[in-house]
Amino acid sequence: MAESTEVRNLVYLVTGGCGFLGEHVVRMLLQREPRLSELRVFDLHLGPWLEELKRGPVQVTAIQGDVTQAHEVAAAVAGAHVVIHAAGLVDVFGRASPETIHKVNVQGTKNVIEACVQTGTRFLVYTSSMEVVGPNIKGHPFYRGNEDTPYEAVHKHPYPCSKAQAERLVLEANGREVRGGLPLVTCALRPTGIYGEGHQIMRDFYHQGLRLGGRLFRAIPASVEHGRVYVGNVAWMHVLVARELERRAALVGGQVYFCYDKSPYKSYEDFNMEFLGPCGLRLLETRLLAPYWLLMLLATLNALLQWLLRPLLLYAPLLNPYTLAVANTTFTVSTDKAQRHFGYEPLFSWEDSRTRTIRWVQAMEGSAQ
Ligand SMILES: NC(=O)c1ccc[n+]([C@@H]2O[C@H](COP(=O)([O-])OP(=O)(O)OC[C@H]3O[C@@H](n4cnc5c(N)ncnc54)[C@H](O)[C@@H]3O)[C@@H](O)[C@H]2O)c1
Ligand SMILES: C[C@@H](CO)CCC[C@@H](C)[C@H]1CC[C@H]2[C@@H]3[C@H](O)C=C4C[C@@H](O)CC[C@]4(C)[C@H]3CC[C@]12C
Repeated sequence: MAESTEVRNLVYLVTGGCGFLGEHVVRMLLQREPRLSELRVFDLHLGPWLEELKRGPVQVTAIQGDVTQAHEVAAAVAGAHVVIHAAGLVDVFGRASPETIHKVNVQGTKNVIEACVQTGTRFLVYTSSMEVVGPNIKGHPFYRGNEDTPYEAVHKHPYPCSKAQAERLVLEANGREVRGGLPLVTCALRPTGIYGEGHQIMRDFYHQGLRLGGRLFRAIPASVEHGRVYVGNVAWMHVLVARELERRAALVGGQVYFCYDKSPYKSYEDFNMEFLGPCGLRLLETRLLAPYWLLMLLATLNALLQWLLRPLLLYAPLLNPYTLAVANTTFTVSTDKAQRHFGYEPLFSWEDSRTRTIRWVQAMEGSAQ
């Protein structure tokens, strides 16, 4: 915990505070926000690790709740100065129905906004996603673009559609009068693909590799760049922008920021190998054996099987037409907007992010190390 002489008088609420990103935001706030007096952690499922945080100088209040329930959200928001809304249903594998994704991501966000307005909370940071921009359904590349780069953002999948709708609601709410008469100040952060300690998909790839005798098979050409960002830096950007929303309301309010760091531009699979390689996995070159049309056929078969088996069981493999298209389309960002507007610099270097992630994989149950 940070030692500080600053007065502790701020109440923060983190929705989705027990998720992959949410936990890092919660820990980062406790370490790096000296003015924090109370931290409310709101989630559908509370993590047992919260208990250990309750022993520090900041009051940590765990709230088990559902963002789709307006009254639960309003009760949690009341009296908070800042809300970081990171709760969301992250599903590109067909586990949840489109209706459920919409309800959690869009209705849940509406509830958070309305709760701020009704209770007088003025500062709202929304965790959006690069997916609100792309990759689009046409597979157009977005090569090291920034927040102003023109791109045809057309989506069909429920997850990016819901994130785009929710982001729009948050930005439109900027300037609304909250209880007490002052204006609401909002902004949205758009992380690229997040990695780091606690990343479930990295866990899945690692276990898949172990099951295949320490091998993974290349499906995506090495030339396709996929943007990735370390979870600690995403958390840091949330903490920084939340702090600056009041001081720089006119500049930051209503804005979107890509959330990025100095992680190298690589293909999704080559990037994963930065961590899985040192943990004993090898990536085998099979591009000639499995051309794109064959992968798309397999992905389509997976989607068909998912649909056929739905009445009996949930079949939700990593490969489906959507995930293949996302992994196979270059989408990377390069921007200094967050640096210019609120002084963001990554807190963790690439070397540090890599080492931390490798250590986490090595410590995983069933690890080859
Ligand atoms: N993982 C990524 O690569 C990535 C990239 C860009 C943006 N994001 C966004 O970041 C946010 C966090 O994602 P994550 O990767 O940590 O996912 P996650 O699933 O680990 O975390 C989401 C959290 O939200 C909670 N939640 C879900 N439904 C809820 C509900 N109805 N009420 C209350 N809490 C609920 C979950 O219990 C979970 O703890 C999401 O909004 C996601 O869209 C994630
Ligand atoms: C074709 C497979 C062979 O190895 C690889 C499939 C990989 C996919 C499962 C992932 C490739 C890109 C990922 C997405 C991306 O990093 C950004 C995202 C935005 C975020 O808001 C949610 C997660 C995700 C959609 C992420 C999901 C997993 C991939 C599609």
